[in-house]
Amino acid sequence: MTNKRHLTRRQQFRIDKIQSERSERAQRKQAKTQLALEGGELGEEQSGRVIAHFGQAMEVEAADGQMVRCHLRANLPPLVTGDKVIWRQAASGGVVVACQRRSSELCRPDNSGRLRPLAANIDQLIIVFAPLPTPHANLLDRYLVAAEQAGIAPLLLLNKADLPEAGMLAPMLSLYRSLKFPLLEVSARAGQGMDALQKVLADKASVFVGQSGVGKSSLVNRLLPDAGRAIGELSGTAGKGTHKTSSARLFHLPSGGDLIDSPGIREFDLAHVSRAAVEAGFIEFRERLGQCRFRDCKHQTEPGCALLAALAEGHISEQRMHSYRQIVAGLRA
Ligand SMILES: Nc1nc2c(ncn2[C@@H]2O[C@H](COP(=O)(O)OP(=O)(O)OP(=O)(O)O)[C@@H](O)[C@H]2O)c(=O)[nH]1
Ligand SMILES: [Zn+2]
Repeated sequence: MTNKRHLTRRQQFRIDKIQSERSERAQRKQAKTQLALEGGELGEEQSGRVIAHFGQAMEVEAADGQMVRCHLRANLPPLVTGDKVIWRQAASGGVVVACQRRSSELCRPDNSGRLRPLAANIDQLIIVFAPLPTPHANLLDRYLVAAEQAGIAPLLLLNKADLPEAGMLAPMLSLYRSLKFPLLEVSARAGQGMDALQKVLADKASVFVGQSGVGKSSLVNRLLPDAGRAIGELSGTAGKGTHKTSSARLFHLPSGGDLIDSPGIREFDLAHVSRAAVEAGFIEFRERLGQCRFRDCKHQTEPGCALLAALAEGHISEQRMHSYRQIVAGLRA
């Protein structure tokens, strides 16, 4: 028995030794590869912003405006467009050595349902809608909840104000105005209201979201006449060009401010959220939450419900209550 245990211990010792040698060899190899990648010597630490990314490689804009193709130091988590980073010059390109805390993130679940960030440090979510295709108030409310959840200020943007059907949206506009959401009316086609839009975009990083066909591309093209050219340049620097369409890119607007844009971001939708987050996203509910008779009130038919009382008194609109119920009914949790 004793013998056997001794043997086992000795065997274990040998196994441990082999494993530790293997792991040391792997670490040395990784350090060597990293050093080779970085070209040995690294320059001073500098601040920068991720303008676009392609897996482990990214385009970083340095403080002086120069664009540097960087790769990510091995121990860092993946970065996204909009990230504020510290990078160092290497023999060829640069190395991102640290990432600053994000002030906000737009996330979307991946195929396995895990939330993945699409872009970071966004100040403003511009929710575009139009008279045609007919807007679904429910969709606007979903975006407003998503903005609230991400801690990003929303701006409602009615495009195609040139269409005669725009008049029919007056009740909807007045509802959102009464809730104190900022709202602008523009026409990308007629160029109407573009000055006011440029003003709210200045000094901020914004993202356009909204239903297909509302005119997001038209708006972006008007604000950024040479965006197509910039995207062309991006695929050139990406080398392989395989990631060029999926990754978001940060554009500097000639009129001031930044726009983070990609087809994926434009179709951004409400990710997995809790009922509490949805409730918090309906700003007119806020002061009434916690005032229902039952703590777990679902605000459906319960007696003593503060939201139902506010609905009856006209302080909460039927349409918003309907939206709320639809959103909550669609939650997976
Ligand atoms: N009348 C009018 N039509 C517009 C305006 N802006 C865009 N459109 C038209 O609306 C249609 C859709 O515009 P897009 O810019 O492709 O819309 P989008 O939101 O980018 O659509 P997706 O790419 O499908 O997400 C096009 O036929 C545009 O010409 C506008 O201000 N007024
Ligand atoms: Zn209630």
